[in-house]
Amino acid sequence: MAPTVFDLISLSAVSLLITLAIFKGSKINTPLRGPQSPSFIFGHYRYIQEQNDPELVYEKWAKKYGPAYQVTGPFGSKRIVICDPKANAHFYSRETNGYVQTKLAHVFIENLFGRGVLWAEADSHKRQRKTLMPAFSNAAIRRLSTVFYDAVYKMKTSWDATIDNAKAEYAVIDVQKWMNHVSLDSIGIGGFGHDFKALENKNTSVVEVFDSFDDANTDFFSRLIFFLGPVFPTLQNLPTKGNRMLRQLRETMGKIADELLKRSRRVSDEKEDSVIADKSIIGILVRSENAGTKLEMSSEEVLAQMNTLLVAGYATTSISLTVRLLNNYFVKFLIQKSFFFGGQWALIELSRAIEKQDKLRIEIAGLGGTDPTWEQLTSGLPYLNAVVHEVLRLHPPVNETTRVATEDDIIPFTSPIITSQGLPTDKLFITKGTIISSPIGYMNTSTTFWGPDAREFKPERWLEEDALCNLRAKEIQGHRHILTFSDGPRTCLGKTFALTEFKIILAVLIRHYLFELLDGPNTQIDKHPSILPRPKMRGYEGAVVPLKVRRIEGE
Ligand code: HEM
Repeated sequence: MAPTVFDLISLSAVSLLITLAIFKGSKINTPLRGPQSPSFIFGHYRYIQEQNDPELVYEKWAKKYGPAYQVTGPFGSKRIVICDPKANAHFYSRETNGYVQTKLAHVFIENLFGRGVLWAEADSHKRQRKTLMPAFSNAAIRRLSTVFYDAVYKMKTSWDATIDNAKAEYAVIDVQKWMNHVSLDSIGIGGFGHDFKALENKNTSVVEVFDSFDDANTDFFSRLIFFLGPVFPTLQNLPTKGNRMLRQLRETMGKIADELLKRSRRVSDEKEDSVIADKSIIGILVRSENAGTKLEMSSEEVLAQMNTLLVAGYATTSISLTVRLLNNYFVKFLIQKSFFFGGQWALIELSRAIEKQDKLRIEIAGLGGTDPTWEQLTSGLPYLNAVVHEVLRLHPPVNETTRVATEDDIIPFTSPIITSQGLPTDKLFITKGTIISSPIGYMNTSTTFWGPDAREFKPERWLEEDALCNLRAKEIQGHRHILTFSDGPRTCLGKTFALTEFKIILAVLIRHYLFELLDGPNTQIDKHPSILPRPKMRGYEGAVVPLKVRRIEGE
């Protein structure tokens, strides 16, 4: 006899009760399998850092141990990696309440940036986000698109002069440096109505500090001190290069934020320049500061948001500033240079695949020799959209989210997990205090979800909606089934800002220039050991990405 609905409900209820009785009663995590720790001191931390392609390691582990497994951190600490769409959706939906920044990460963010949105959890986070939200609305970003066009055309003027001076068909240009500077000027003007003039090679202190990160060929000890300094402030007195940079960065950020805040308040009070106040992110912040009751932010919070956005903005088209805990001891602060990170990866990928670069150029030329309008950027250029999403899928600047559980929880899974005792289960019992990691890079590039060509740069996959429907990737929640912008209550606030800037800069550059790798498609790209491992051309000093840049005839 076929089971009735009542039978099925009863069975599910009984199995849930058993699960609760087994795991909740005993107050232990579901015991999981996982790789042997290669070192008591470092756990898997160093091993993962040393891999050229950490995503492959996660893929190997997921294949061997299933969708949840345990890895070790320094001194025997543990964290659980969840590689299942349903489990990730559950995890992200409980961000800021059920799962929060670890204590060390929290202290680190507070000491470096203050009590802004990235620091806040639960109700305070909700309130700060609600206040910031209007500054990142589609309408607000649409108004900022002229800022991005101005920045990229300023860059174009310099590039044209460089090509003219080269007296050759092309010039060799370090696109990494230029992407940094275009990002800084964009966030400066779009965020605060402040022109850093990085594109004019003005060496303001903020440019110097950020540029110095790329030269920071610091040793392991120095980096360790750098990352732990904000948590154990006495370490910041040690005379390491990282510490000097950190001090300089904090002073510079504080001064700029202070100055900008004063200026914007003056502008706002006197209504001298409503454009700055209305358009820029700081304008919204100042308004919220003066707002009185409901959405009021303290001055301290306003400064903290500015610090956060400033770093993020330079560091990218934004702030993609995250903290990831590699276990209870190791906080790694990632100043994510998201846009330029994405921007330079876009140019590298398109230089490796000239036919895809041409395809993009043809689409842009179809606009009839003009730059894309807002409508075209948002829905009229499918291949541009596909290239941008493919770059963000393959090269997420933040490749992992790590949080600690604030209470006991049961994480549901789509695929079964086999516990270390050999028992199958589709739920993971988590006790308060457990560290959980969402491996963004793995979820974005695993063959399990994206098919056999998962690791190839193939923008076309975004044009074949039907093909995507047949893949498990469609189960992944998050912007277009990738976790690059995270998900849930802490999902990236600057996503539209970042996508708009990314598309504008790429569209203008591809319309006017042809990009090629110095030694053809097989040019080797290595990792540069900076704050974040970043691409660099093999054989060159530092994090440089020199490309051959040729002008497109008639443009
Ligand atoms: C390609 C570009 C970007 C990527 C990939 C990116 C990615 C992310 C990710 C993964 C997070 C979550 C961080 C965490 O959980 O620790 C985040 C948060 C955030 N991002 Fe971005 N981001 C980008 C650009 C931007 C830009 C341009 C802005 C602003 C101008 C921005 C503003 C923020 C803010 C304010 C948060 C904190 C949100 C919160 O805590 O509620 N991001 N971003």
